[in-house]
Amino acid sequence: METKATTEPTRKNRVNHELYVKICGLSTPETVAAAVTAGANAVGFVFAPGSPRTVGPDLAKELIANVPGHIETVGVFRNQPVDTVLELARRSGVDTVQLHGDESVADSERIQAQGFGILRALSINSYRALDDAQRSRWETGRILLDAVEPGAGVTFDAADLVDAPPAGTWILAGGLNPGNVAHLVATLNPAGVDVSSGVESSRGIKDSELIRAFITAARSATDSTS
Ligand SMILES: O=C(O)c1ccccc1N[C@@H]1O[C@H](COP(=O)(O)O)[C@@H](O)[C@H]1O
Repeated sequence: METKATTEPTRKNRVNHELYVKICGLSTPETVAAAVTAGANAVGFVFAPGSPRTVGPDLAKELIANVPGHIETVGVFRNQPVDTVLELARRSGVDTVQLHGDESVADSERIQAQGFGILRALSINSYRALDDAQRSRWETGRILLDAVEPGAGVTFDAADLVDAPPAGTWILAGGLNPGNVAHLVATLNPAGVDVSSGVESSRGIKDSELIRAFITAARSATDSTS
């Protein structure tokens, strides 16, 4: 499948459900406000170290203070000890923990037991390598399918997901942008989409116009009235 297509969906292939849209890697009040006012369902803050988007829990807490309660706030983690994840999640006040590394089901259950939602991110390669038992375990919750290198703005070949999509609620990520999201939503029919690089003017710098354009384009592929 050509994942970089820019074709607009026709009415016929619009998705008939409300699409969940998450804008990730936010670090300024202006871009959080842009995501909120443009209709994002979730905003994400990267706590994984080593990213140009990494924020501390105090900044995230300040940003979250201006996010309306109906919008999900998500902390993004990758291969950090569970105690660290819990401390950062508590201090920042996020609703949900997005796990991007090799965290186990037991890790995930421990975090959930402390009252946080879980968004299990899997690279498309890890997802394809799961055995049936592992796949059904993760698919009981929400999963996010991503390219191999998270946050790098790279797409992946998703052709096999057209006929064999994940069984449960799944979110598409990896190289999405205002030019390709509508086509990919119409083709793959995920429950939601998540973007970081595709709404940046340069690496790590979010752009409010691109955030608005992304949300408008993503929603153009859905038609909850039909
Ligand atoms: O954004 C990051 O820097 C990041 C770091 C570590 C783990 C995940 C990260 N981001 C996640 O990557 C995907 C897709 O990003 P992109 O749109 O391809 O840049 C998204 O789920 C982010 O939450």
